[in-house]
Amino acid sequence: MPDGSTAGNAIEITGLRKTYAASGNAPAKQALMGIDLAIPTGSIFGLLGPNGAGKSTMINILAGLVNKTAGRVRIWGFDQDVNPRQSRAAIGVMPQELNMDPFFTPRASLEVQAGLYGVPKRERWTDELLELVGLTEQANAYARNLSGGMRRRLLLAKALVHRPQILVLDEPTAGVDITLREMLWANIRRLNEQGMTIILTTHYLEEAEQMCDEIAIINHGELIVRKPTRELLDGMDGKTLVIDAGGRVELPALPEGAHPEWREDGRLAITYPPSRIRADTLLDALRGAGVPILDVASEQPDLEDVFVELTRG
Ligand SMILES: Nc1ncnc2c1ncn2[C@@H]1O[C@H](COP(=O)(O)OP(=O)(O)OP(=O)(O)O)[C@@H](O)[C@H]1O
Repeated sequence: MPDGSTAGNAIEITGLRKTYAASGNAPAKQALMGIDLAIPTGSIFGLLGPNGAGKSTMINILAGLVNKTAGRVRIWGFDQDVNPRQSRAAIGVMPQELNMDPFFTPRASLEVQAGLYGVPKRERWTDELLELVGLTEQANAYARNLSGGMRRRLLLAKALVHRPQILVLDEPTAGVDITLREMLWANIRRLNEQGMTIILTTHYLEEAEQMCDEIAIINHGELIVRKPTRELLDGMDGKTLVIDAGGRVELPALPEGAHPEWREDGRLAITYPPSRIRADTLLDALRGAGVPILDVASEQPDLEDVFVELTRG
């Protein structure tokens, strides 16, 4: 297997731009405005952004489904424009939409897909794939009789027929129940442990936080941050002390930068920057003013907070 990956990156994107041409009344739309991004081999990489940020455009360019306007894309070391065949072979994409031919069985779908990718019969792994995504029993059922969850698992299997080094998942768990979601995540983790680089978009920030080693956030077609997930969370200089004072009481003046707020459950939440204010300074100020402290909890910012902070406006 030729390994064209360079400098430990499964994907290297430089100066990527996409402008959708005007059509009818709709003006031209700049969906990507010059993105530079390298995705390390072996990572689970989260691509996040609000609706319309340009995530699908980027994924579709990687998949070879949308033509870029400018820039360079290297997949597994192969320049998309110079070696389109090799770069396409290195990547598998699980799309968002569930369109599929209603008269194909899962087995037939996988065989057709393998044919499209030119996978010789002896190298196909249809049965293993069906097993992997839990569709062995439905292998010969018509697709129209499959549930939404089963269709989604079939799409995952289809993305894997040519054993790509890189797997791209566009909202893989949107609208699926918790059991299926966990099964999909378990599959994805297993593939990653076997060496596959995973890129995913998701609206479930909690999942991105749990699953992804690194995260990039795009907004209005621009990359606004790209960091290891841990660093992204640690970089938020905001913590919250949640205090049960036995009910609402008068509060003393607190150090500048600390923001007290009464929650609906009657507890006091004080948000503060830990780089400048220590928790015990806050507690001393409260105690000194006779505020009872029946219970204290500390809350860390989560990815949701980071996301809101970075994409505001
Ligand atoms: N085929 C198209 N023609 C014209 N404009 C398009 C086309 N596809 C997407 N756009 C526009 O490009 C911008 C980026 O869209 P894109 O689908 O890439 O965003 P997204 O981040 O994937 O959003 P979502 O989370 O809603 O899927 C949007 O303003 C969208 O309206």
